[in-house]
Amino acid sequence: MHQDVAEILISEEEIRAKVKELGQQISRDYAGQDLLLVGILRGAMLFMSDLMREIDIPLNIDFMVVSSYGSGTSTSGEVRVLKDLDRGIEGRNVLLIEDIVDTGLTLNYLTKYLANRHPKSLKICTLLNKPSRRQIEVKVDYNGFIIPDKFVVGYGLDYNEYYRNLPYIGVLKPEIYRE
Ligand SMILES: O=P(O)(O)OC[C@H]1O[C@H](OP(=O)(O)OP(=O)(O)O)[C@H](O)[C@@H]1O
Ligand code: HPA
Ligand SMILES: [Mg+2]
Repeated sequence: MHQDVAEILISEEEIRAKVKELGQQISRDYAGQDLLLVGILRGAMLFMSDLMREIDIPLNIDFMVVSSYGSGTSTSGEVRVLKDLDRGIEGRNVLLIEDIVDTGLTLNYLTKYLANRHPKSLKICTLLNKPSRRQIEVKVDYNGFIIPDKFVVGYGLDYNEYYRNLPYIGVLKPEIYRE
């Protein structure tokens, strides 16, 4: 275990099993339909790449780069779109792939932002969900794990841009961040 991590909240094996289950569920739900996965970078990169390999129906992918946390452990409250989609989504079934829904500000902003482009459907798949921290309601359609109000890192999630490469979800030791 990394020295800055207090505890492993979700192991590699648990992540793998859950990603497989979500992939099967999505494959069933979208069978015979058009599907566009939209990965919300940077956090969702590992989840997206593992999840898409567990989906066995035809699909397209696209990415957005969005940032609101900067270098700390609390949201700036301002969602910045650093990279938008490359293609239009009008009439398409769009599934947003996120690593975590925390305050809900990012996904609340993004669903409004993308709904303007008139997709046929717009749903949300997140690996992690911290409902106790919600500031604004977000309807999550596919949910991996409900987690407690702790700042987590690994499997794509960062603190100050580090720890994204840890293969598990860990709770960062509070002495690493002082806020
Ligand atoms: O529900 P919220 O409180 O809005 O938090 C969730 C968002 O925050 C993180 O992104 P961040 O802004 O840290 O960018 P990153 O993906 O590059 O780490 C995370 O990847 C989600 O996109
Ligand atoms: O717990 C978290 N860890 C890392 N990034 C985050 N962005 C929102 N919540 C978190
Ligand atoms: Mg971040």
